[in-house]
Amino acid sequence: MALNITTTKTAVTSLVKAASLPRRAYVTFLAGNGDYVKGVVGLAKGLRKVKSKYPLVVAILPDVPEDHRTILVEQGCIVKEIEPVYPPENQTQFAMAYYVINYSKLRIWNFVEYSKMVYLDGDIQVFENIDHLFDMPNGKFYAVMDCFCEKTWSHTPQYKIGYCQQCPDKVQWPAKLGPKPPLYFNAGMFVFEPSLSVYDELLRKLKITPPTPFAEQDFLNMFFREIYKPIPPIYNLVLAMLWRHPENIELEKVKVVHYCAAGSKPWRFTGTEQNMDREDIKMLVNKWWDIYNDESLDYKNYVVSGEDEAVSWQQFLAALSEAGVVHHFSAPSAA
Ligand SMILES: O=c1ccn([C@@H]2O[C@H](COP(=O)(O)OP(=O)(O)O)[C@@H](O)[C@H]2O)c(=O)[nH]1
Ligand SMILES: OC[C@H]1O[C@H](O[C@@H]2[C@@H](O)[C@H](O)[C@@H](O)[C@H](O)[C@@H]2O)[C@H](O)[C@@H](O)[C@H]1O
Ligand SMILES: [Mn+2]
Repeated sequence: MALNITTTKTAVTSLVKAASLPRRAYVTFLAGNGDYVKGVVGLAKGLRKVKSKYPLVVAILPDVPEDHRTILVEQGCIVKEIEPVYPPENQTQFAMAYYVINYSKLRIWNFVEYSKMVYLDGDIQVFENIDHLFDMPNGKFYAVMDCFCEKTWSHTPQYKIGYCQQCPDKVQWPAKLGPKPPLYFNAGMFVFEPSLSVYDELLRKLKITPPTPFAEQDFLNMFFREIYKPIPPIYNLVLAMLWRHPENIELEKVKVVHYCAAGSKPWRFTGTEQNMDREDIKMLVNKWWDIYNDESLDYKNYVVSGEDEAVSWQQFLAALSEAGVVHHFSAPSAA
């Protein structure tokens, strides 16, 4: 049987890659039949553009329509349907009414076929490769600190006294309010290790935890408080930081942008809401559209560039024998 060397090499390349890489993946969450699917397509294309080594898993609720699922598969995503997770019955006023569906994000701890995952909201874009985040030490929960200065925080004591963890010395936390709030992360991006025991503990604790305005974000902050480790804001630029704490941001160094400010979702951007007429916001929205509209980044058009194909002859032979292909190749000629 004449081995078609090119086809075999490509097949073996993926064998070697699959065999040699620990099971890692990016994961996002998609609910509903609305336009967030555009956010996820943009994210899939952005990760491709920065040549990420790892796939994008999309955890979808049952209400995601078939045509949206097809779009995601055609963009090279691994689509996994999950069941919704609801918080206990509550009278809570969520900061945004739809936040109640975000508790379903907790299902990703059940994805134990992966050893480590980076969660990214569907309204996030990755503009520079962040694969190195997977190599951070295990046993911690890595995420970027949030900001308390937007109106969405007006229900909190920190907002009422003008305290924010982004500038803890500007307004001191008064002793009469008790201990300073622990560091609090934005749950739009985090590095975690799927685990059945943690998953069971999350769902068990959720059942006895009264919901709060920031829904699963508050809950995750409570749950992972002991092992939370802040990482720099370049890994999750919460847009409000640009007008609330510009001194903490060097925009040219930002690798990940989170379009979470009111009116900033690129796929429905009108530029009419507060702060949406800023030059930096318009530039970041255009950067998102440049990727979304770039057909060369569509999975069907994407050609893995040469150097990515490089697999050493030894790896090639080892993978062939691992794949059970008996071979009698002479060593390649030096020429
Ligand atoms: O109708 C919706 C609302 C939210 N989401 C998902 O839930 C995440 C969290 O919601 P959102 O990003 O709107 O919250 P924000 O970060 O803006 O507070 C989104 O990024 C999506 O991945 C979704 O798929 N459909
Ligand atoms: O369900 C609660 C959500 O809470 C967070 O969004 C908030 C938070 O970032 C605030 O600090 C901002 O002021 C606000 O605009 C923004 O929407 C997460 O991004 C999102 O993934 C999700 O967990
Ligand atoms: Mn978001």
